[in-house]
Amino acid sequence: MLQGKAILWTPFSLFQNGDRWLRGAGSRTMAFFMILSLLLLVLVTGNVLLSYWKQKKLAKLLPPGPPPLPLLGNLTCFDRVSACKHYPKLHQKYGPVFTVWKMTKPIVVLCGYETVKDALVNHGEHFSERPPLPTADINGKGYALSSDSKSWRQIRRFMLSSLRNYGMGKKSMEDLVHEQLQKLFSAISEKKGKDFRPIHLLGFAIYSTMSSVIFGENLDYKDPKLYDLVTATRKYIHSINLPLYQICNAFPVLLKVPFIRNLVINVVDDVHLIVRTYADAHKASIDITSPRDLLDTWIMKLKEEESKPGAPFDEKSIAIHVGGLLAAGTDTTSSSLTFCLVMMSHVPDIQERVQREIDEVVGHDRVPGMKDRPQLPYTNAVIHECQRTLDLAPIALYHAATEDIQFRGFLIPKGTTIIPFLTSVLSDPAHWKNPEEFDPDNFLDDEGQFKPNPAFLPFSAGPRVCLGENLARMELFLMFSALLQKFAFRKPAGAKDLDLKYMQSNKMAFLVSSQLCAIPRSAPPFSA
Ligand code: HEM
Repeated sequence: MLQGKAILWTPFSLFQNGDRWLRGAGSRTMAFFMILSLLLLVLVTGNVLLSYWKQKKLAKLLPPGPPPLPLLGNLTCFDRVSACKHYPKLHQKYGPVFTVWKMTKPIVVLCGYETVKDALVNHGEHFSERPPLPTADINGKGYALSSDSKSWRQIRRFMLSSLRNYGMGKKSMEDLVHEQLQKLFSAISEKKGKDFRPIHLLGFAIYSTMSSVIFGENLDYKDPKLYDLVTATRKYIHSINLPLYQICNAFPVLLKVPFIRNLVINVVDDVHLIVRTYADAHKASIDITSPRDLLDTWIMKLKEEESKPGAPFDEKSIAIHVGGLLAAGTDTTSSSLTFCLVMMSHVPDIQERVQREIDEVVGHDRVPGMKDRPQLPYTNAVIHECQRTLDLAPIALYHAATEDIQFRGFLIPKGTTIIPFLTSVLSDPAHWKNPEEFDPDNFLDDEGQFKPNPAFLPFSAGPRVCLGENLARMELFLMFSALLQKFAFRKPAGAKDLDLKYMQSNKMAFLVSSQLCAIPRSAPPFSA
């Protein structure tokens, strides 16, 4: 009798003889689906409970932090915009090492110069991994320089040496930036003192520089190839923030659905296709005794390594890593340069002081070169202060622990995602006189000489420090000083005063919408 009662309400009861429902093929199919649904429900609930249990267990070991919602985590704590909003308060409440949860995955956030330096430099090896990114791993190779630590190191070393040897003795990186400047001067002059959006022209200049370095092609601003390169690379850069990508990275199982998989692949495919097309043309015309650009050095490396089993250099890796270099090295620098000029338009006194220094040291007959930098301490301090104020990469790129590590009294398990909160370093009150204000004195000593500050880490630090730091700093110095030598930058008539707090929480919108008016400076208006 007891058994009979149970039979009434369990799906298995549907198989019982004598039940009229169960006669016929239709009811058998229905029973099958009901069992399947029940199994799925058990599986999902089991998984959910297991994740919850793991989350609770792990939370006891990890640094403190805001209590996560079961399974959902701290919903607004891991992307760039919410990080800037919430982390300063969490830093105050929980101290310089705290944990936030992206669903059931913990993310350890590091704040302040001492902590970030301790992790990325003193414990650099333990924090040098990158967490997996399923949308990028879809093609089997991850994103640029994401690979496991051995191949990442090999690729990074190789990329650094190819960038350093750029031009192989023919044309230096500095010559190349000077070449770009001529195009930029004419493009700005064509604006004839009318307001324009600097992000576009400066973007063309930086993309064209990268195209020369990587593909050996100095593209004209009106060349459709430059337009395609910019569009494809930006599509690639922004893909990471697309809801589709976020959802697929949280639930990688979705990438098994062919339709979704294709959507994800299509976004990065354009930039990979451009790289592959250039690579094919390079292969047909390469002279191994005289490499022309970074792509030639990749192709030569590929040939050299193809017989070595497990070497990270193969056909696929060219598109991924070179595409990644384009993404990492273009909008970062052009946004920084845009901010430098827009900032100058809001602080005319500082702009004039920079121009006076350039006029005195360089004059007007030649553009400034790298050799002038030590004699231009104020200009150098202003560029540094612009980068500090802009704080372009507030949470850098995600790091991950390479092994279980004891850090500042907490156990951080292998694989845990780590965020170095660079904003807290660039505004650490222990290291900056006026962290909230734009003040070039942050980089000047009492004699007005340039004074480096160890907490200046817009490029991060340690083994994963920005690979293009030297190139970016060179581009910023050469372009900023030459542009200020040639033009005076004014904000458009009626433009509001710059609100740094607003700018910091709406960086991209601010940079894209900012306008400038450039007035040619034919002769130095200040006497030396
Ligand atoms: C002002 C311009 C730039 C800024 C502010 C910047 C900032 C950064 C930051 C914060 C990181 C993350 C470091 C970390 O994970 O701790 C990074 C990584 C990287 N950057 Fe830059 N970057 C700039 C320009 C460039 C340029 C010009 C290139 C290439 C020529 C480049 C290539 C890379 C690469 C390849 C990585 C990944 C390094 C690795 O994982 O080993 N960046 N950058």
